[in-house]
Amino acid sequence: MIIIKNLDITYPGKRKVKAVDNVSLEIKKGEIFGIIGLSGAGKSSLLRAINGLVRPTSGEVWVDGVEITRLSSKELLNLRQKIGMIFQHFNLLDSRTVFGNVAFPLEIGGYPREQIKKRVMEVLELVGLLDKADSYPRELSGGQKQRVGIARAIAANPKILLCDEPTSALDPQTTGQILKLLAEINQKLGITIVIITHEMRVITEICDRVAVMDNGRVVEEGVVTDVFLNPSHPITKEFVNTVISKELPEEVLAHARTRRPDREVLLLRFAGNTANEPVVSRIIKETGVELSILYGNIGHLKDVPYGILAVEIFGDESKRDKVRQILHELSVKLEVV
Ligand SMILES: Nc1ncnc2c1ncn2[C@@H]1O[C@H](COP(=O)(O)OP(=O)(O)OP(=O)(O)O)[C@@H](O)[C@H]1O
Repeated sequence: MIIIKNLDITYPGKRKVKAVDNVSLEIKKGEIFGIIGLSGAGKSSLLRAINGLVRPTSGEVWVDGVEITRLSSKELLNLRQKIGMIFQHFNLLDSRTVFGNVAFPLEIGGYPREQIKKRVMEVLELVGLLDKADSYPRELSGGQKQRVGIARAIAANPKILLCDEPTSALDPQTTGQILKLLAEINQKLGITIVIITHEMRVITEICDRVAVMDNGRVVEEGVVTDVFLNPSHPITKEFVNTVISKELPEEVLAHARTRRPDREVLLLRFAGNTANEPVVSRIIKETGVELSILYGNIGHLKDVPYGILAVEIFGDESKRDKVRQILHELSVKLEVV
């Protein structure tokens, strides 16, 4: 659906900035593709190259079989009918009602009046805002404004929806609702969605695949769980840590430092289905060690459980060896703290 080949974007000026540095990506039809990175990583520049809002310095961008960097301005305008976009700060027209905002791209596209009315009502229903058709943006909450933004972006039946930090200005609860709406739109309408963000939650809750950007480059890319369960680049590791810290609290570390010959503190790392296994009860039953849980932090990456558990086990050396063996069988990664 979208193919990006060896893309470079350098902004001219006294101090040239290479915002995108040799990026190649392939985004498949119907998927939700996330691009995550810190501020300044080059995400917006890359996203805007997909609808021609930013012209690359070199490289190619193919959308639905068309190489867009070669299109004339007029051809680009036509292409943008196929590509909707939503923004962090919604970018609504204050002087127009909700209806007027959503109708805007259809008016520009030259649709007949009756068809515009029908379509606007359809998409307002889809985003749950039928009752706000006559309200003005200033009368809406942030979440409602973003719903209008989404309705406007999908009004002309685009094949692709580009999302520029769509939840950064929203509270956590509203973020969840907007992400759910985007996932619904992707499912119901089959629209390919590309989202840029610095929030892990956006990626783990709705994206199928992810690219991690740092300093203009894509440093890791793949299926969300593959990338985040086995992060290799420091930036990716940092993002994973924002969901589930791999660090143990100081009091647990201090406790582990007070060594005794008959016990040890183990740090178990869970990823995937092992987190659902009755690990602790199996250890106690099969080895006869006494076990106390010192700390636990289990979360989810997409729907895969992931996390750490610090336990203290009391028992002789042979029993503790048996514990290690069981954990090995269950593919639980282990560290002695
Ligand atoms: N129009 C421009 N002119 C000059 N430099 C720019 C322009 N737009 C972006 N840059 C620079 O390019 C680099 C990448 O910016 P970009 O906005 O693409 O990154 P980002 O990851 O989206 O960051 P943010 O979330 O802060 O917008 C930054 O150093 C930025 O200052």
